[in-house]
Parts: sequence; structure tokens; C-alpha cells
Amino acid sequence: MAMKAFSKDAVAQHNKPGDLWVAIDSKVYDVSKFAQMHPGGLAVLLDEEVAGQDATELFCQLHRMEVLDRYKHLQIGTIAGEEPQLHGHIPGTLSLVPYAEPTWLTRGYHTPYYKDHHRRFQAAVRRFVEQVVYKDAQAKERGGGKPSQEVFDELARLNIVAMHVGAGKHLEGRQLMDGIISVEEFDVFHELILNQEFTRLHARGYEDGLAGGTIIGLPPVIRFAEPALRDKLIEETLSCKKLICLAVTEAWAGSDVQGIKTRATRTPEGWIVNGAKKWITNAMFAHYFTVACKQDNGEIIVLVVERGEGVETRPIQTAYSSSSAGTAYVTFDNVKVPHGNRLGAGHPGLHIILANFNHERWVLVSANISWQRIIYEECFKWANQRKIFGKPLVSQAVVRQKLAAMISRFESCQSWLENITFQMMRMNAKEEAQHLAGQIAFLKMHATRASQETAKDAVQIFGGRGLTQTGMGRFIEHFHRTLLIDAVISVLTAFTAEDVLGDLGVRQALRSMPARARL
Ligand code: HEM
Repeated sequence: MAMKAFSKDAVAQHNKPGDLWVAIDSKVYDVSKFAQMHPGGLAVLLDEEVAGQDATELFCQLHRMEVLDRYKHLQIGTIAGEEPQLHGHIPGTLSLVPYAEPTWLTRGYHTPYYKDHHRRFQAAVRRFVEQVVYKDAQAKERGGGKPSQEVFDELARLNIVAMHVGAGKHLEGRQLMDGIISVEEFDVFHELILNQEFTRLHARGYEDGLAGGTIIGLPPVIRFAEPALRDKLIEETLSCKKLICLAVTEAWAGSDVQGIKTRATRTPEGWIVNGAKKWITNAMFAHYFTVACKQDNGEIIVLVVERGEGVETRPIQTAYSSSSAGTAYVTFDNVKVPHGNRLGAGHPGLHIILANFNHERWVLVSANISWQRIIYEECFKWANQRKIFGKPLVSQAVVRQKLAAMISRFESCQSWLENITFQMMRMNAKEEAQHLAGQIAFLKMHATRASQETAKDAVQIFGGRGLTQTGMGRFIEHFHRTLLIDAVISVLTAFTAEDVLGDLGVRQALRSMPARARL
């Protein structure tokens, strides 16, 4: 229905309590009743520059554009002869803000890596993330709780969790993203797109709650379980009917797998497991646990434990997640596990745990880099629209310097990441372990440090808003509060803490150092 068009003079008549209009970006809102409930108070709406006036400029200093969407029922008309000029991010679309998208998604640039099917895929994933998942993510990140089953059902229907686990036989016969790409086309760049697009949820804990446990808990099962167990768990977890998580870290052995104390005792009937695991992502909701244990002889083995008698999970409150990540302290008290649930008998347990490490770090670093870019976009927009002493923030050289530093950091990280991803596509597992463990470790160290710099700069640009969980700077607050998880996470805490990662890369380089090399 066409909206009524008002002259500016007509709007100006409605400028008192109980009869209060305001114009924002050519739209006229009747805030007579809403004014009493306005989170910013009644007085600001009665200000002579606001009541009955075009308050676009002031509004944009104080609200995100999405507020207007939420309150669109207040709109009663438009200003005659004017058209809307402003918009926030339009869900499902590419941003036109310079540097807000990687070059392959920016008009005028070329790419050696991405093909048309990657572009189709990216567009579909972005629509899905922003139009289907975002609302649930924001609600759960604030209020807590497991992601909704409707979201899990959609993830399963589109086979998103299956793709998140990576390429492999488990994808055979599946329709990917409503058939937008074929299984034959699917490669590690599609996975990279998935990792990068999901950060647009601005909900770090929720993101882990969706598939975090499966991405790290299922690969050891796929590679090392007996076929019957493997097929059952693939079916149940990739259909999102059940969840699995990886349970390695312990309170006293976060960094040192050899130091774990969870004990598996072999009996004629099966294994008996006793012990406790800490910081286990998704464990609150998980039906299965891929558990690193120590046998009585000290040997490390990996067992799939099903939730049941003797398994208890207690929530852990962390800075990086609301309860939607389902992070838990898990105790096993005389838990009976069938013999057949041992993974990779004959393979060293440590090898089973470490086999997926590079992939896992690459997943984390991909997301971290795209998150930096999204935070930069927030900062660039804010620096343009925020006025101080009548001038936009971006007119200050010091603010431009911070933006320049942010762009340099995430663009260099993205280029490095795409190079590594291309190598992953061409190398077999052995070559990957030999050549890429160091590269991925260095990139992770570099990117997580870069993101901390970006978080500090972003808070400086947003000021107090960057430390506030509502309003203009809420995504900055969330980034700043939660990003350190990327620096320490990846199953074995100190193995991936920044310095240790860098050290790992250098030690790997030392092994390849020609013995005769001299200055
Ligand atoms: C249709 C008109 C308006 C609606 C629906 C609206 C809605 C809101 C909402 C939902 C908030 C909470 C913060 C947030 O979610 O971003 C808020 C805060 C606020 N609003 Fe409005 N508002 C409107 C117009 C205005 C105007 C014209 C002004 C002009 C000064 C104003 C001043 C404020 C202030 C000062 C705050 C507090 C900001 C803060 O805590 O940083 N609002 N408004």
C-alpha cells in the first residue's frame, strides 16, 4: 500500500508529547506512544531539532539502521518529493564498502582460485547465514541455549555440516546447498567460504554451537572407526539428529596430551572409562564423545563414548560464549564402552588426535580473518557517520591510520590464507603435514595477533560504544570480548597458543634446513 506523503510543514505541526512525529531518511514516524518507551528517553525526542523535524543525522549517530526495520510499524508516511538515501547492510548481499569483501568478491579484481561455482556457492551461503540463521544466532547468543532445531534441520537439509567436515566419501550422494554445486565440484575453497561466511553471525559461541563439536569430533571417527560405527555416526551427526564432540583437554593437561589422566581399563566385556575433561565444546548437547584416554599401561587410545550411565556434563561459563556453545566439564564414572568403539586400533592414539590438527587450525584462522574484515567495515562506516565537533571521525589522520592498519592486516592474512588453501587442494595428506603444518601455524599466530590489534583499534574508534553490548558498537564489544578463543583453541591449548605455534613452525623449518647452509 502506498504511504501518504507529507510536507515538511505538516510534519512540523506534530512536535509535542502525545502528538509527536519525526522524519528519518525521508520516512515519517509517529512516535507519540513509542516516545514513553523509547530506550533513549522522551526528552531527546522532544528536542527542538528532533520533534517534528528531519532527525536523520542525529538518528544515525545513535542507532544502527536495523532499528528502523524493527520499528517499521511506526512509519505513517513519507516526506513529499524525497526518496530514502540510506541503508544498513542488506542481508544476503555483498557489501559495496571498499575492502569489506575479499578481492575475489570485489568488482574489478581477478582471481586465480575461485570459479563461477564458488561465486554461486558464496551467494547462497551468505543468504542462508544472514536470512535464515542470523536471528536465531543473535537471540541465543544473548539469551543462551542450544541453537534451534529448525536451524539444525536446515543445516542438515543443505548438507552444510557435512561440507564443514571437509571433502571425502561422506559427501557422496549428497545434494549440496540445494544442488547449487555438485559433489565433484566441492573443494577446499568451498569450505573456506563456509568458514568465512558464518562469521557474519556475530555470535562466536553460537557458531561453535552449530557444528563446532562435529567438525572436530567426527573426523577421527570417519578416518579410524570400524565401518559399522563410522556409518552410524556419520548418518546421525550429519543429519544433525545427534551431536558429537571431541573430549581431549583436561584441567591438568590442557596442553600436554601425554599428561591426561582419564583412564580406560580393558575388560572382557569392553572398556571401563573413568576421568574428567574440561573446556569441551558442545559437550552439553552432545550424544557422543570422541575421548582421549590412557590405558593402564600408559598407552593413549581414543574411544567413542555414548552419553549414558556415568556420563555427566556441567556447563562452563566462558568469556567467548553464551551457553549456546555448550562448553562443559565432562565426568566419566565407570562408563562402559564396547570394544568396537575404539578408534584405530594399531595406530598411536596421539596420531589419531593430531591427524586433524592442521585442518582444524585452518578452519579457525579462516574465520578469524574474515571476522577482522567485518569489524573493519563496522569501523569504516562508523568513522564516516560519526561526527565530532562537526566533522566526521575519519577526518582525523589518526583514525585513518588505524583503518589503514586494519586493512593491511586482514588483506595480507587473506592472501596468505588463499595461498595455503590452494596448496591444500593440490597436496596429499603426507605432503600437507610436511609442508603446511608450519605455514598454518605461522598464519594462525599472525592472524590472531592481528585480530587483537584490530580489536584494540576498533574500541578506540568506537569509544565506550565498543564496550557496550547493545547499540552502535555491539559487534565491536562482542569481537573484543570473544576473539581470544581463536588464539588458544584447537584441542590442545598450549600447542596452539600463539608463541608455541610460531615455535612449532620454526622447529619444522629447522628439520628441513640443509646441513651445509652457511652465510
Ligand atoms: C523512529 C524513531 C526512533 C526509534 C524507533 C528509536 C529506537 C531506539 C532504540 C531501539 C534504542 C536502543 C538502542 C539501540 O537498539 O540501538 C534507542 C536509543 C536511543 N535513541 Fe532512539 N529511536 C528513534 C529516534 C530517535 C531520535 C530521533 C533520537 C534523537 C536524539 C533518538 C535518541 C536516542 C538516544 C540518545 C538513545 C540512547 C543511545 C545510547 O544508549 O547510546 N532516538 N532508540
